[in-house]
Amino acid sequence: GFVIQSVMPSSEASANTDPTVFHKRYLKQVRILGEGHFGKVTLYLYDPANDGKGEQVAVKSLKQENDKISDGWMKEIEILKSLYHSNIVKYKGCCTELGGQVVQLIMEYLPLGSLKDYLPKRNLPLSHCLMFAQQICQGMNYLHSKRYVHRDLAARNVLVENDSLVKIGDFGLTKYIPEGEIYYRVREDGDSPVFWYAIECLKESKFSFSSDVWSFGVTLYEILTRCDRRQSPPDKFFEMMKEAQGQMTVVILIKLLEQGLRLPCPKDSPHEVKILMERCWSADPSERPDFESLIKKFQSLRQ
Ligand SMILES: C=Cc1cc(F)c(CN2CC[C@](CC#N)(n3cc(C(N)=O)c(NC(=O)OC)n3)[C@H](F)C2)cc1O
Repeated sequence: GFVIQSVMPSSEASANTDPTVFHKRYLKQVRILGEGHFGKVTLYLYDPANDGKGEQVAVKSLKQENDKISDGWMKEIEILKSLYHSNIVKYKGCCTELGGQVVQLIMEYLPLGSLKDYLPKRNLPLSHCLMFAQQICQGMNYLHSKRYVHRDLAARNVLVENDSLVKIGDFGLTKYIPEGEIYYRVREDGDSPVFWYAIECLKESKFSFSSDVWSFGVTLYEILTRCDRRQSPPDKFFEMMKEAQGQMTVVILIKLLEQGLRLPCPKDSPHEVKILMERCWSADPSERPDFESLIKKFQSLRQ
């Protein structure tokens, strides 16, 4: 009798069924969404049918390869791939080139952009802002539950899905904190977001779950000022520093933070919110709330 060989699907066939495999030839560039130190995020149309009705995706790629970055780069892809939460941007897949030497990260595209793009255009009431703040805490609480420190929480990295849903959208500086450890020490790179950094990050480059809470406090300040550029953290600190001395340096920023200087809570904010924000900026990291307790606080404030 005949022996029927089972026909193995070709790699092409299996790739087609794997929705996380994106082929370079079907990615059509639309426009650049953002530039970072090491790379950029670009809007593409993924259009395998070539009928212009494909799916819009956000693609993160590195400017140039070198092994230090590409090691961290593969870590960032693995981190996003492992996160499943309604307040965290969705991983969609990867696009590989040159036999896997170049990998691009494919994410869902949120056309409303970040809170920095969105809030100034809408005059949202305080209750709406507190709902967004609570959702950021929910995403961050989930991230911390997996022992990741974000290290770059800011309004520019929070995306708007719709009028009632925001998501943490970028994990470019996220690091894993091993069990039993508290801090992640880094060699600082060029453009660190110093006005979102806790004192211990500025002084000793010590990043922790508590330093993310400090950055959340600055993000809450941004939300309450509706991301008004004239009141942005850099501009506000420069304004407050002008009285103090001429040029601004990290050393002067540290001095002023150690003397208790903090961003001013917008005047129309409830006293409870002012207290919460200032606790996020406690000089002692152990006095800062965790995201679990911040979620509960916002729930009670929004009743
Ligand atoms: C290589 C490193 C690197 C490169 C970068 F460009 C940035 C900065 N970049 C982050 C991603 C960004 C903001 C967020 N969150 N964004 C994502 C979407 C989306 N998924 O839809 C989106 N949408 C949008 O703008 O719609 C109108 N913006 C925006 F691109 C800035 C950070 C980096 O670490």
